[in-house]
Amino acid sequence: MDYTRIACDQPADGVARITLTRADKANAQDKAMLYQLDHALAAAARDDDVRCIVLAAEGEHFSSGHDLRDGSSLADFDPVTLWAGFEEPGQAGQLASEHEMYLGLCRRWRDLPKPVVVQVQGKCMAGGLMLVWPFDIVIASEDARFSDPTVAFGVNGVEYFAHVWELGHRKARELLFTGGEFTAEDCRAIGMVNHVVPRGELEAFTLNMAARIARRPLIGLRLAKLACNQSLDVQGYSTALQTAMGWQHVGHANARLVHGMPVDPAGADTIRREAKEGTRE
Ligand SMILES: C/C=C/C(=O)SCCNC(=O)CCNC(=O)[C@H](O)C(C)(C)COP(=O)(O)OP(=O)(O)OC[C@H]1O[C@@H](n2cnc3c(N)ncnc32)[C@H](O)[C@@H]1OP(=O)(O)O
Repeated sequence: MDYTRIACDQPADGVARITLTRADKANAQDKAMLYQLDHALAAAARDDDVRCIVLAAEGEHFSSGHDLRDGSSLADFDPVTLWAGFEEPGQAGQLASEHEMYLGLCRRWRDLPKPVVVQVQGKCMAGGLMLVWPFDIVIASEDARFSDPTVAFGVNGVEYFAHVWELGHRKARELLFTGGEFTAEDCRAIGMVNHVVPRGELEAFTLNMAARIARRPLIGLRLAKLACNQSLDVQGYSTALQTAMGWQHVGHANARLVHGMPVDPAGADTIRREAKEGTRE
């Protein structure tokens, strides 16, 4: 696969790094980016010399979420799930598409049999959280800002609805209801972020941790990751996310009925304005 949205390197022994390279679009995630990322993650998972993976992003912002101008067709990409019917009318096609490219990809990434460390700077908005929460360790720079403002679109939140698990239910409600931003330090204090470092130290700190992890035996890392994931699953993590995806599509279907499109069109302006103002009480 030719990579146009990501770059890959091996900055330390046993470490594969994947970097989002769409800084000119605030690393908005179009389908090309998602499937290139999936391809690179799968390659790193299969590479016997890799024991830890780093996900990074070039530019000012980690990711502004889904690309709101993506005109590409899912038919041009290889599905990772058995869902089909992406072009079906009504809500069916959109449900199939989003089950495939959001929930399906994120579940696959969460199950990667190697640790993934994510480094986050600047804005990490809505779909941006999809590139953080399925993974294992999060290092944020002091300027990182996390938000899910998508209630403005008339939906419950981003498709990978891990908010309650990641933030605790009170702070999850606050993030969703206000559409505001949580700082890196806010997120560290509630356990969503492992470490907060100055922007200039983000890359080195992340790499140092990844290299440290990569010196440990892969079988132990793999089993520890499985045990962590399954500890969440027995508490209902995966089922809760699946259920929330259903509510998300009630929101999309409602917007279709009310506005003739799958989201409230006023939402995009609200989100952009509030993000620039940095809304936070
Ligand atoms: C369930 C839904 C889930 C979702 O994820 S929906 C997406 C939610 N996210 C948004 O709505 C983000 C909207 N974008 C913004 O608020 C701002 O951007 C930022 C705060 C992220 C960055 O602001 P600044 O640093 O001033 O950059 P800039 O000039 O606004 O953006 C740079 C270029 O990036 C494009 N861009 C930014 N975000 C997106 C996006 N999400 N989808 C498509 N394009 C995006 C812009 O348009 C522009 O491009 P050009 O220079 O060609 O005008």
